[in-house]
Amino acid sequence: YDHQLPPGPYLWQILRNISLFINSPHIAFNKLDKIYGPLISFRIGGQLVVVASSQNTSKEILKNRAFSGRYLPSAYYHIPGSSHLSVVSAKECNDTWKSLRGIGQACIFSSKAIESNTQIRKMKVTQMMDYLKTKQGQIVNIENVIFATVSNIVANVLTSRDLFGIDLEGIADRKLVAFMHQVTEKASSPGLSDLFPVLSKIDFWSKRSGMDMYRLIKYTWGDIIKERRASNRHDSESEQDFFNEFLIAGTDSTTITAVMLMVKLVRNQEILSRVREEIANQAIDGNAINESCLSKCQYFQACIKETLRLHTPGPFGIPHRAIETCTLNNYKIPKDTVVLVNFWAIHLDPDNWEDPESFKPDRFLGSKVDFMGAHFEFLPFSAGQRMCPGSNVAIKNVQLVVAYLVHYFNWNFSDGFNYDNLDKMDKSSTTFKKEIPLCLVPKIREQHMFEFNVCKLHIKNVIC
Ligand code: HEM
Repeated sequence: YDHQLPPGPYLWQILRNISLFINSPHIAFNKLDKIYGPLISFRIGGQLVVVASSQNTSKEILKNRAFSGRYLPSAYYHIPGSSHLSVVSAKECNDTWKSLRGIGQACIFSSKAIESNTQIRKMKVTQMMDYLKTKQGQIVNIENVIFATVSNIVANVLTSRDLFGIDLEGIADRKLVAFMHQVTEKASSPGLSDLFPVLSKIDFWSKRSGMDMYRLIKYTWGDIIKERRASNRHDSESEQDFFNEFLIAGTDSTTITAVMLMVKLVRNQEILSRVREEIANQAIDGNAINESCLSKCQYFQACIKETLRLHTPGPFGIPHRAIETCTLNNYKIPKDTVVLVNFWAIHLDPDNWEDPESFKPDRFLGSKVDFMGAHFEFLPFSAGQRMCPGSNVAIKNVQLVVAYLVHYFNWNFSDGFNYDNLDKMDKSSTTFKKEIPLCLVPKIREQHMFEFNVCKLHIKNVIC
């Protein structure tokens, strides 16, 4: 079909700029779009890849069932159980995938499940506040605190237990974080058979890598899974094995969003004051904040959306695959083509957004554009059948954690901290990470001194 494929670079053109493709593929592909247009194709070894980078092409892809397959490096499929116990890696949207998503919907993603987990979020945010209260005037790696808090929220929803200490300082905590990153890293590194599918039988590297991941997962989650099986709290085997998948899919991306929002707020006092004022106006008696009052904070919601637009945690989401040969914009796309959508480029496209590089939450005020997959110029959670099922959970967590951080504390940079590159993002496997961690010095805001100091327990009641 080659003459019917979308245009694109030769392999040598990619190799010439290989470091850009490895370190910042979203930027590299965006440069190619300027030459070849919003739909490009190229081959790496024997694997055909198509990349879309406009609102219209992404719509054609994400709404088409033919592109709803999943592509992950073959190492992932060598993990025992990955073919029938995983939502993320399911190669097609078949009955097993549907029933796994259904279980996820019932225990964590639906509005009812989110509502029933309100107490867990409240408890974990209270613990975060208790910890920060003891750290006044000291440098805190706020990224670690947010990561531990959102991980523990998801972990408690699924297993009724914490995974991390609040500051990630313990040796076991650091090991666990390293394991989680190792698994994501391995799950996104292509092996021989990914580049040359005919060599799958002799791709021992992918097999070994799959088994390594399996051992890592068993080592990391083994006790937790055993505990859950023993407790019989959840009786389905697949439900139990969802745990690590949801945790890996949900915690990094939620943390990055909350941290980037904090970066935007602490660096922009005007926006921060507006957010604080709005939260205080909605708060009960000007003090107590809860989720229902936060959902009325339109400007704060707009700040979250603007953060997701500018700092989409997954610039390409998770790769899709053509499950059959089909037509796309008059091109013929063969079965098993890897299909990527460059969400990052779409979010910065001047045809979609005025002054796209600037952080301007007001652009979302009075606008109908949201992240539920109906507006193809804004796709932080993607759209269509494979759209992220965790969007509402993620938003609830980001909103709650950041609201408490800014409502109760002032945040200063430590002396000598170089924050010029603070919103610089680094590419790490499937999600962006910040290049330097966000370290800040908390100080309880004067208007809340009383709640914290005079009555130690009062803060627990304030978080209602
Ligand atoms: C700000 C936070 C988050 C962002 C930006 C995000 C974004 C995404 C994106 C772009 C995809 C790929 C969609 C596609 O293939 O078209 C995805 C998939 C997925 N996400 Fe999220 N996500 C977030 C949080 C979460 C959370 C909190 C959970 C679970 C607790 C979660 C669970 C999943 C799962 C299970 C999938 C795979 C869906 C499937 O293949 O059918 N995500 N997410």
